[in-house]
Amino acid sequence: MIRIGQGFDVHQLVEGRPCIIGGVTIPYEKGLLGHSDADVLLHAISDAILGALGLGDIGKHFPDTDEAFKDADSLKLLERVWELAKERGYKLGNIDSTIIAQRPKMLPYIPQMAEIIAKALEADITQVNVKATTTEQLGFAGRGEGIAAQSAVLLVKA
Ligand SMILES: Nc1ccn([C@@H]2O[C@H](COP(=O)(O)O)[C@@H](O)[C@H]2O)c(=O)n1
Ligand SMILES: C[C@@]1(CO)OP(=O)(O)OP(=O)(O)OC[C@H]1O
Repeated sequence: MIRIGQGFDVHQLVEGRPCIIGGVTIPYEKGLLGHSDADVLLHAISDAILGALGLGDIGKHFPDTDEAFKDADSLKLLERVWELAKERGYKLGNIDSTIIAQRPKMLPYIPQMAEIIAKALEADITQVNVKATTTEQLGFAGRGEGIAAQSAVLLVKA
């Protein structure tokens, strides 16, 4: 059995916050605003996995009204989502994601992101692809007001 899921998330870029994307803290003048650490890529991946499982989204599992998730480490949330997949007998087929950001430049950090994601999903690095694109200065991402991420995931049950 195979199941497909997709996820999309956006967080605002503001001063005074760390810029954590794909579990990597990227040196940048601004960071992502959220109830958690606002790791937009890990949120999109978590949503894609939950979607494949037919289990809703991260807001349902980890409400932003719950103090327990204030400044939460999104890698820990992804690990909890992955437990739900494992409990149901799924392994990762592959995952493909895109970060949509005018700046900062993601390319130097992508290998480390892929390594972190593969480890959390108990998969090989070859099963995880992360890409980045600008929006050619168009829209909220292009103006540097926020960063978006989207992800597609395939889960496989033997
Ligand atoms: N924040 C970003 C955006 C893009 N990249 C890399 O640059 C390439 C060209 O981007 P375009 O939007 O002009 O297509 C893209 O393919 C990425 O490799 C990046 O590292 N960080
Ligand atoms: C992760 C959670 C929970 O801390 O909060 P945020 O960091 O605000 O992220 P978002 O993608 O808006 O929604 C999921 C949330 O419930």
